[in-house]
Amino acid sequence: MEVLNVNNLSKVYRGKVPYKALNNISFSIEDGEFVGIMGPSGSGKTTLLNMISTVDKPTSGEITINGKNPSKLNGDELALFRRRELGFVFQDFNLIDTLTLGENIILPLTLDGVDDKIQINELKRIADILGIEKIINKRTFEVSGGQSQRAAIARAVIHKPKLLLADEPTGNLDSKAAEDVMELFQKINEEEKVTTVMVTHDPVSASYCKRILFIKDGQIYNEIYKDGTNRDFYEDIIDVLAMIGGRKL
Ligand SMILES: Nc1ncnc2c1ncn2[C@@H]1O[C@H](COP(=O)(O)OP(=O)(O)OP(=O)(O)O)[C@@H](O)[C@H]1O
Repeated sequence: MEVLNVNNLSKVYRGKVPYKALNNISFSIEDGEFVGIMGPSGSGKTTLLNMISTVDKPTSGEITINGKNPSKLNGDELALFRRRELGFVFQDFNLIDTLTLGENIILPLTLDGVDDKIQINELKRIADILGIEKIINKRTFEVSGGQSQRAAIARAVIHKPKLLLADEPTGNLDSKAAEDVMELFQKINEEEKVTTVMVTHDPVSASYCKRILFIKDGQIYNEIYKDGTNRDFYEDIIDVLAMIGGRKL
């Protein structure tokens, strides 16, 4: 089944000089996929993620998530849709410093009025899966970046979203912490079957995905599927990045 469909999507930023950041992009993502989005700086990756995450609206074309077109929902419906069907992981974790990690993790359930006992059970379940039982009573300043990102992943998936969206989730981590975090994304994808779309500049992080879409100048430049080890996929990714060129990758 298709979880995400992007059909002829274009985005023009209005300004003194209008800028077409996305130019007729089409692709779809099936249930259970783990897709990376890569491309040179300024190629339109964040713009695409903002359209998918319903933060911003397309200029033309359509996006459907789980069969629904978010741009047809009104404000309240959209808020519910985002809270129930989507999960977000950001580069800078976006955790609330005054809450414990556990309180941060259950926030989506608290906001949704879920019964306290269920919240506690779900927190135990997800903390166990992600191996963060020992830190759920700590606050952000007491843990490392990698541990914060683990908690942010737990928060993003505790409500079992249809689609998990991640924007440079390893961008603020050293390479060891980045690999640990990517192993968790892989685990969540494989064991919890969470469909995941991740924007990244980092070819090592990208090698954990099953498919990579490469974007250049607002258009799909290429796509590759993993058909071997992460190491083999890493080599394939490097090859495409070398062909794309462009500014900073
Ligand atoms: N709000 C905006 N108004 C005008 N132009 C914008 C706006 N947001 C982005 N752009 C332009 O659209 C293009 C695509 O930007 P976008 O942020 O999607 O690229 P990106 O691939 O995510 O880049 P990076 O890897 O550097 O984050 C860029 O040329 C950018 O300058």
